[in-house]
Amino acid sequence: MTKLSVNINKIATLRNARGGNVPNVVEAAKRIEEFGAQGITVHPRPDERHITYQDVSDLSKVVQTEFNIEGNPNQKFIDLVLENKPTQVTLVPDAVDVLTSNAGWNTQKHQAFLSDVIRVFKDAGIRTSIFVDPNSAMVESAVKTGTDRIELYTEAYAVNYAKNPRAAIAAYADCAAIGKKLGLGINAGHDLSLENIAFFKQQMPYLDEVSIGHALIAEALYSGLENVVKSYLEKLK
Ligand SMILES: CC(=O)[C@@H](O)[C@H](O)COP(=O)(O)O
Ligand SMILES: NCC(=O)COP(=O)(O)O
Repeated sequence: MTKLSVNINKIATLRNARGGNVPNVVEAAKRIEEFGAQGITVHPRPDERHITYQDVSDLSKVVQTEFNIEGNPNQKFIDLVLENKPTQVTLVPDAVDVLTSNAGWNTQKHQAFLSDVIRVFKDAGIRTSIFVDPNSAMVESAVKTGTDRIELYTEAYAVNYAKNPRAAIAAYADCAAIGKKLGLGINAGHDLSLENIAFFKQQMPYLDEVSIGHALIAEALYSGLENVVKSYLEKLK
């Protein structure tokens, strides 16, 4: 079975547009869990443009399923994760000013650094995952860091799926098989959507978890609009 971890960054983006607490990310996380999702993902960024450090603390007290915190492991992030003890930490090599995550780790170049950070988290009982491009050499070196899992960065799959789904999935299926053989758990995420997720799942030989946010929250708006517009019209009769 592949677990669905819902990334709620975009709910915080909407909240932050007005200040205040609408929509409430804690309430949203509770409902997402009630609806059956097996995890909640957040990616607090240094500028706190969506999920804040306070959100992470609030969520860590209420999330009943798997809580996954993503981010670039600077000291502030490491402290945040250790204080909140999520089920999983996903290490992502984002520059401070990126619009969104745009690359996986070079697990050869940063092997010593990743090994040190992973040891700190594993000593605290937190499962680790490293965000990597679908590149077999990067997967093979990821194992040497001691990480429990990798998260395959799926933007390239999402972009190429429309043109040629089989070509788009090939490197991901290969990397999942290599990672599994080497003892890694396999996660995936970024730009997965209702349009491309079924083929991804069918074609991946192993897939422990997907984390999905941007498309899922947009799709939730489309799915919910009919109900809400009708509710307003009813009140305005
Ligand atoms: C790690 C990753 O793949 C990202 O998709 C991320 O978690 C999304 O971050 P933003 O919501 O800031 O774009
Ligand atoms: N790790 C990927 C994630 O959490 C969600 O990415 P996206 O669906 O917002 O692109």
